[in-house]
Amino acid sequence: ASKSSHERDELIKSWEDDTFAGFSSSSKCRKKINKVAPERKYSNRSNGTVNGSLDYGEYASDREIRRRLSRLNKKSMDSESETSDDMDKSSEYSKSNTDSTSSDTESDTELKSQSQTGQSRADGSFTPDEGFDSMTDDREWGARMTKSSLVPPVTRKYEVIEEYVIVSNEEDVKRKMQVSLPDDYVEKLNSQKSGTEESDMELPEVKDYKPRKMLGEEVLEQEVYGIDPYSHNLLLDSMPEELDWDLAEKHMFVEDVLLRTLNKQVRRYTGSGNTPMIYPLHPVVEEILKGAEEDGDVRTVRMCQGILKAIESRRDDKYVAYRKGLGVVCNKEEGFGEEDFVVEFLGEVYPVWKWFEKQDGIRSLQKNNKDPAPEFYNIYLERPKGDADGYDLVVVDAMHKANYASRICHSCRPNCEAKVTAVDGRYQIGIYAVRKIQYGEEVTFDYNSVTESKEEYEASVCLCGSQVCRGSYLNLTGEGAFQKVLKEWHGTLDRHQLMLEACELNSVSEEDYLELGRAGLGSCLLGGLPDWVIAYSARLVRFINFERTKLPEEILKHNLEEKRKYFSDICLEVEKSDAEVQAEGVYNQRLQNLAVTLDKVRYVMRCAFGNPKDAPPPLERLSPLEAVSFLWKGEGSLVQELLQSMAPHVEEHLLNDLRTKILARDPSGSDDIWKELKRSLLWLRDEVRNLPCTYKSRNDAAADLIHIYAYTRCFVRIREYKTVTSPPVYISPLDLGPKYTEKLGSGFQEYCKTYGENYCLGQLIFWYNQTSAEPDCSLARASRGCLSLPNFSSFYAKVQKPSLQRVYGPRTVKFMLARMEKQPQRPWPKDRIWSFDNSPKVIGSPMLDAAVHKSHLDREMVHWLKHRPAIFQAMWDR
Ligand SMILES: C[S@@+](CC[C@H](N)C(=O)[O-])C[C@H]1O[C@@H](n2cnc3c(N)ncnc32)[C@H](O)[C@@H]1O
Repeated sequence: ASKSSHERDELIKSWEDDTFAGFSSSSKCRKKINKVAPERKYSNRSNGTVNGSLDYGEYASDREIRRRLSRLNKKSMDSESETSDDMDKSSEYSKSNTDSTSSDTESDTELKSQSQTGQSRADGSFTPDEGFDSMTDDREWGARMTKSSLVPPVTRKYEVIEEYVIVSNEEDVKRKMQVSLPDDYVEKLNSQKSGTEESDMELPEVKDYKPRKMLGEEVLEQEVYGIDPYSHNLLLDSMPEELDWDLAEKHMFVEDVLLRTLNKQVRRYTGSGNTPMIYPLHPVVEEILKGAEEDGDVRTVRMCQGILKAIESRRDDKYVAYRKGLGVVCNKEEGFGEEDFVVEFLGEVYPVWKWFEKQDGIRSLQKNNKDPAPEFYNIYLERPKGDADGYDLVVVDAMHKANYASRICHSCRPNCEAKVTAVDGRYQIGIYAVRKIQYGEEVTFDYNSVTESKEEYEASVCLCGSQVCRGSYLNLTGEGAFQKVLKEWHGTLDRHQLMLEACELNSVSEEDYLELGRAGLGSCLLGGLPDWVIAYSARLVRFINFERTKLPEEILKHNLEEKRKYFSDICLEVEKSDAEVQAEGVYNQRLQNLAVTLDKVRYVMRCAFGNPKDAPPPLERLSPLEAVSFLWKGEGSLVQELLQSMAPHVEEHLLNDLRTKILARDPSGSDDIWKELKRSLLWLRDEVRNLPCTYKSRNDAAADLIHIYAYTRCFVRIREYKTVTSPPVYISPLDLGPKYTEKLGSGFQEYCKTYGENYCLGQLIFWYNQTSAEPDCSLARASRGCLSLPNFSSFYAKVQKPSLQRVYGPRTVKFMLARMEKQPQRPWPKDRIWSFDNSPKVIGSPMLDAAVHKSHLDREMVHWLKHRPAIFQAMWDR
């Protein structure tokens, strides 16, 4: 979403206050901010190279590429300023949905950077406010920690639990966690292992029960520190060149030896209530030196001496580690073996709808939505698609009730993975080692978390210290190339067409069930839903499959365009496989969003109708007679609205005359009602064009609108459900972020979500998006013009002095035609003569007709609008 310039200024001000340095360049002089996207590994994640099994040679060259890229980025950012993309500003994907002229860019405003010099205290540590350097000009070393990104000095306490705690809808949640192996599980597993199975449908991974590693004995929960990518590179740069260490060894020195020693030193802060936010690396290197001297390890001695010399001589460079909060460290002398079970990820289990209610509550209670997001402790527990009852999900939140698994930190080169396994007939999230873990090594896994918020992404500077660190422990989604196919092939009209089709059929075909089954959606997710919802879901799955085939090409095109700016030698094969991997990620995310949507609407339907199956289809096409009532003669018909709007501006006898003629032209009695209705509307159009226009009464514009209605066939009634108010969810100040703990004390806040009449329709239409708390309002905004035509009252002034915006000249008509012809799925802008219903009861437009019939916009309709003579021109129309 684009930011208004005011918001941007505010943001920049807050950055100034916080000595913004992460993902940015900041130097002594004022500089532009440049966003550095997370670097992706130039490897194929799907062919078994995940989690650190790549050899270091590849990593090393990867880093080199990144260095070159960031150096070039730096150059280009000094000379370029991005411009906003008008296409995105008013699309239905934009949060604000206004047609403002705000800009997407953050790069064209200058930043004042502050210079602060870190100084050691007597105890060798820094105070939180010290030691933030933004003065260095050397910006090619990647993301840097910011003051605002640091974990606040509140150590969260949690209630230790031994089992999952289900928050609500216990039966439902239990069902979703229950394993159901397919009858031919063993054969499937074998054929998948031997590579004879075509489908790569993820099968449940059955494991025997194993006790977790004992806290306090095999693992320790302690304060942990890490280094940002910048510091990793700073250390590499400080290593004496004359030593015969290859790059891989240098990386491992930082990632392994240094981090282990660091975390041994900082352990003492655990529970002390006095943990510094940053910690100097000097004593860490000294300790390594001491050990190496004792062991007679000359190479390491030289390395440490070299680094210490650099620390001494490069006073402007800050050699520090940053606090990550609590973490988990291996405390077993012989270490952990590869594939060892470490611990279950326990927490409170939420049905998805309830989790999102809580998120809506958090957003509504957070007074300032730019507040840093609180640390997150939640993981989706997803049923494997190869389960006999199919895919589904619940949310495990480990913020308040948990075990030590919740304190495991993220790494971009983790030593563990979090995976869903089937243990004793129930799915759980288990943390398993993916390689050997040494004594003293921090236990980590890749959070694989995504955010749609650029601010959140940028604030989440990663401190894993790994050589392949992506810079943020979150991934940014919902941007650029990933949305291409969705925007082009799955616009508002397309989605309404699919929904209308599903509502009219209100039955599920065998092909629908097969399609859903092939995507891994089965009885667990779909059970109990009305047929029209299942039929619609099958149509969405068809789109998701279509997108999966189209997207790699789009992503590849985008990535190549980006990289060609910086590199001449690009390996097309690597880029292609990278694009495939990313497209697969989008595919999985789409299915996840569909599942989340279905869970939300099922809940609301259950509240509104008792049995969700009783929820009637929300879209219903008007019969010809109903269309006559809606347009021509019914109570509150459009023609009535037109006459009422005209009344203050037209002489009474003229109006009465028109009224009588309208009555006489009622098309309801005709054999071909549609034909007659069109004829009557075209007659009315010409009658209205014959009435005198003034700048307060734009009969010319009203006549154009009648014309557009005359060419519309498909009118659709929106059936509203009753509103539903949920029982309260309880939100603790900790859920809102540490800042609120001070403000709100320790009391829980209640939040009751109300679901509006069109919530289900809105959520189903915006199935791919979970960020809107009121998808029904988004729906009304997205419908403007393209689905629901303007009100007649738009063209007649109620006030004495019309605003200058009541402009309806050739340019407005041209704009309208361009929208209708070239961008039919985009809503019409707000700041024009048109006004729209906030919640239209009936929708319909020639553009919807075209989508429903998969045809072009009616040429005759367009031709008339293009060529009809102008009958009036107000002063400001030109
Ligand atoms: C699931 S919690 C992990 C436990 C947390 N450190 C604590 O003290 O409770 C996730 C939070 O830990 C911190 N964290 C975890 N991994 C990190 C990393 N690689 N870099 C920076 N911060 C990290 C972030 O504050 C994140 O929001």
